[in-house]
Amino acid sequence: MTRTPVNVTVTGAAGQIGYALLFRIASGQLLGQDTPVRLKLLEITPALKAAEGTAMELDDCAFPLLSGIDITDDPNVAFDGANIALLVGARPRTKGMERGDLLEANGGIFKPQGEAINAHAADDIRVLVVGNPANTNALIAQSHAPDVPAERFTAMTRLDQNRAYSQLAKKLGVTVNDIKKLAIWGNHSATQYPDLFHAEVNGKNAAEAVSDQAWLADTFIPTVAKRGAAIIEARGASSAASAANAAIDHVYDWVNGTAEGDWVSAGVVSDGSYGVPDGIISSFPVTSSGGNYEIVKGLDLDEFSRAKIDASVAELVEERDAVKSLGLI
Ligand SMILES: NC(=O)C1=CN([C@@H]2O[C@H](COP(=O)(O)OP(=O)(O)OC[C@H]3O[C@@H](n4cnc5c(N)ncnc54)[C@H](O)[C@@H]3O)[C@@H](O)[C@H]2O)C=CC1
Ligand SMILES: O=C([O-])CC(=O)C(=O)O
Repeated sequence: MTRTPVNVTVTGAAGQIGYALLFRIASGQLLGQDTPVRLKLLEITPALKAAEGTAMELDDCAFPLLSGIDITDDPNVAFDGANIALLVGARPRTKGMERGDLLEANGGIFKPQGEAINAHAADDIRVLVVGNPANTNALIAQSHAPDVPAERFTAMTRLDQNRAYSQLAKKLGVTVNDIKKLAIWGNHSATQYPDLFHAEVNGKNAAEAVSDQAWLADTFIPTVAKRGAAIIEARGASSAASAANAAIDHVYDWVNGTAEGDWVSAGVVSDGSYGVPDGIISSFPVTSSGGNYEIVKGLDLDEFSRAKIDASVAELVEERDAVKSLGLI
């Protein structure tokens, strides 16, 4: 192996997504089979021992592409020289916690991480925020990293996209390989908008192929948007392997580019496209080439799509205003 290892920082490394994610990164699925990686694991102090246990298992896999593992509870060490950062660790909502409390608790995590990224990460740093509320946590981190181009901070809506692919494939009796351009708009929350009007099934418009507006509005959209809650209900824990899988998809496509004639979903900093306020981190249909995600421009939005996107963006604006009033951005 002649290439210099890519430094991949993972926060929340001892959590359930971390456990599903790290082995796939180390096996080469994040960046490709010709790219060695060095893992840098960040955890809170009480979870360091568990992270060490995971690192022992990583050693025991003898992955040819894994060039080393560092474990720390100091963000300044974890992000030192980071080329890719997966911000998974976050404060979950617990009983009696108000929305403001949750945003404040996460501000306490994502503000110092943004600052540490700003001070110590490599010049080509690319950040994916998975920890919820993902879009707003990404905004907090980004706003504390003024020296990093804003577009290097993204939030994960790829799991929502993948969920939408499966639901549509089942409905039409096709496979996910037959579907293209099915993207999520807005927030990674129950207000998100999975868009069938611009999606294609075997080259035909997906909404027309479905030809059932009631299913689209009353079954498809809520099933995708509330899938996270349905998994928690069924499994007794939130999505972990599928979330890790989506994080792999997001970063792989960011670095290696999206397929010609297709697009994917990612929460990216808005440039004002489609009336989404500048600076908000919202999901859009995006393409990637040369290591940059770019918003797909010029799509026509009918009244139904417009209203759905506006509702989700309004929620993002509310979250932004809340963290602003808490002094977190
Ligand atoms: N965007 C998306 O599509 C999805 C997002 N999520 C979110 O991902 C996050 C992680 O989920 P799980 O792994 O299941 O949770 P988990 O609770 O199993 O693990 C979280 C880990 O983060 C660590 N952590 C907490 N604060 C930290 C800090 N300041 N620095 C470093 N590590 C810290 C904890 O010690 C814990 O080990 C949650 O916020 C969850 O809601 C989950 C599924 C999908
Ligand atoms: O709903 C949750 O708590 C976890 C999540 O973000 C998802 O599964 O989409």
